[in-house]
Amino acid sequence: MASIGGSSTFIIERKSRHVFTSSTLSPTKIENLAVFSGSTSGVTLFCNRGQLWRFKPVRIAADDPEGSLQFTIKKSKKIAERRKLVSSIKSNITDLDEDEAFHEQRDKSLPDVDLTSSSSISAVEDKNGSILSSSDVTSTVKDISEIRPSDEVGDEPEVHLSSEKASSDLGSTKLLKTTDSKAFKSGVLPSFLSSSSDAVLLTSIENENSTKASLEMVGEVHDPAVESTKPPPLAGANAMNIILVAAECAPWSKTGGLGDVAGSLPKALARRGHRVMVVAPRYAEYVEPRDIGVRKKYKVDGQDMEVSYFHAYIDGVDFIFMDTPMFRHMQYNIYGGKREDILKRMVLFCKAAVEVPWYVPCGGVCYGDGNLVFIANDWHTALLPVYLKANCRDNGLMSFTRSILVIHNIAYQGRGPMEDFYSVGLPDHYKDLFKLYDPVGGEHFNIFAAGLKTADRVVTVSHGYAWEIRTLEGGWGLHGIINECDWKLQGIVNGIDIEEWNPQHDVHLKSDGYTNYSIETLQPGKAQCKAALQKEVGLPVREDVPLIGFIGRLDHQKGVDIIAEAIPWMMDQDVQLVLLGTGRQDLEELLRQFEDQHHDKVRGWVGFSVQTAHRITAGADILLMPSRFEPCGLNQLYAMCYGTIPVVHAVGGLRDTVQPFNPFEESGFGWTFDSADARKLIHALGNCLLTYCEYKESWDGLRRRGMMQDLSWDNAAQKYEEVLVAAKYQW
Ligand SMILES: Nc1ncnc2c1ncn2[C@@H]1O[C@H](COP(=O)(O)OP(=O)(O)O[C@H]2O[C@H](CO)[C@@H](O)[C@H](O)[C@H]2O)[C@@H](O)[C@H]1O
Repeated sequence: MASIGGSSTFIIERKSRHVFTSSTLSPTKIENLAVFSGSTSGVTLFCNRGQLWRFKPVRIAADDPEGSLQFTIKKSKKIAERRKLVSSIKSNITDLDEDEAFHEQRDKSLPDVDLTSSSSISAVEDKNGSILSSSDVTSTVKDISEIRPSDEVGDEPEVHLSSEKASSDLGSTKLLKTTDSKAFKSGVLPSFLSSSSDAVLLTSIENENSTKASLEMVGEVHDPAVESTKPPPLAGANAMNIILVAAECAPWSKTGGLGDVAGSLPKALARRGHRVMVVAPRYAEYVEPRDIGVRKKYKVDGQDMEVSYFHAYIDGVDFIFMDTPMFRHMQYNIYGGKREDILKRMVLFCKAAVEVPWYVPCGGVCYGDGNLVFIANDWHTALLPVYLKANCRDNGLMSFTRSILVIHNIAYQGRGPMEDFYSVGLPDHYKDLFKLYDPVGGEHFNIFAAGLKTADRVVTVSHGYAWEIRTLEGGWGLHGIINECDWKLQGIVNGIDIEEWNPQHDVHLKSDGYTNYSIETLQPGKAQCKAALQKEVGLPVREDVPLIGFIGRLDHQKGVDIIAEAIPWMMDQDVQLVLLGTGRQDLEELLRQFEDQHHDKVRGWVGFSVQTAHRITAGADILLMPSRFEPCGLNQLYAMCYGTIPVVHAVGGLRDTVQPFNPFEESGFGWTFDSADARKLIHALGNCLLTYCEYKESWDGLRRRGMMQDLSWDNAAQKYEEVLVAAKYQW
């Protein structure tokens, strides 16, 4: 990190828009700002808050404010000219299809561009100085078929899944537009870790997308005309570097809601102006990410394990996939295997993830560790805050980096015998952090407990759940710790990815008789989807019969056994029922039984199929969610967006998001029942069916109100930002 001293005056430029002299910035401020530095031609570059800064000594007297001002004005003019030039280069990059033409243009343009621009330009150069070409390709990613593990590390007996198997998706595909690219040739150590101040700052860059990302990072892609009207980033001065770390990330890997969140929250944070990265394991050979050539070794249980990194830049987010033999071929069994094995996977994942901002360049530039916050998710990554503290902060490293731990489901905790402590590779004095006693597990090793205590802030995915986990019943043994952490705990209701889950554009509704629809075309659109669903699953095609859907992991949490108790009553009604799920074998068997016994009315689809989930959400009239507990729940949110009425157990996030129907005020979005009990479910569902059959206008109102809500991630992202800011200024 460069120091400031002597009589020199420094110019720091960001986005070529703001020019500061060192006299306006104190050394400490600059220390805090400059998180990554490299030096070329005597000019030092800093990366901070997603921006590349130029930091250059100039020959003017520090005590001559007028001279300094003149210089600044002159410099600003030069910068404006330079920006125009870069903007013209950018439009040329877009316009020119042929590499050759691209090269010609570069040859013409580069000599006039000084470092601020050339740092951008170098973002399209490979090691030999030639510019990399790229062409857009549309790649197809197969749906992931996978399940929860049968053997989560030390879960509570009730939620411990006995035996689950992977089942394949039924041929659904998802299109992801991406950019083909040449891979990074090699990774470089960030120069602040290397001894040479002249370390090469920007090496080869992988693709046009990354190029644009890099150009955006240094603030040079803006058309001046557009720029004057373009509002500043929503995050404003709070813009940060954010790294979300999760064991699954849709669409590449998903067993449930965590995958959805990891795939979509980061995009919303990026839209607010943060520089955002997701780090997830590379369970299979994904199409978009490219090997960036960085290799690192970490010790896990006494053994050296090598990891490498794959990168894709999509929708403003750097997706980093960590590759190591332990993750390979686990896509259908992410949390599977022996307790010791999953523990090793998560130890390696978290140890390495902490250092990603040092070693893994995205768009050519590492994130660095200042102005940085990690978002860890569930017990699988709860070791990350602990490693951040033990391996870094205790040693004077990453002092400005913060960690947030998000609780998606506290029932899974990473429990094991105390001996497991010796597998996580921490100093002995960390042992107590993991020690927990409860009547179920006795004294045991608990990863979630350690993560909750160590994280700077804790978020859970609804207000209702934030309350529930403080109680004996809802805390699953961790309520004591949660109550101690009360001051740093906040509930933020999940959003949904409105590009992925939008009846107007849903790619899964474009074939097999389904259709896209909006609030304007709700009536015919939904009727067509319902008919297509009935046809696809082989039920009688009837418009008048209420079609009830259920989608979810088959375990104790989701209450499929409560549906089983209600089945005799349901089968006495004129209804159809389509269930989709995978998980516990006995519950899968239950689904098959429903179908066998009531073949004219029920279909039980055992398997994991994103496409079928979308189609049920669109084609069903009613979505049933009798979850015993539900931290947030995404399916009810998707349902409301698709004009499908939720009937839910009023618990956790379901209570937060499904306001009960009030026939007198014509308000609300669905039906709720207040305990996980078949009789209560029958009562709520009975009222719902009555409204469906007898009160068409009310039904229509319910559907429309649901569809008109803003359930996007944007609101939630703003709230996350508040938490990140609070963490940043917390010591
Ligand atoms: N068989 C199948 N085929 C295809 N898709 C399937 C499927 N089974 C489930 N899904 C999909 O998986 C997701 C499940 O979302 P939930 O919120 O219900 O998840 P889950 O309980 O796993 O997550 C936890 O984390 C999330 C995110 O925070 C919380 O909302 C939730 O309450 C908490 O339990 C949905 O996208 C759903 O469509």
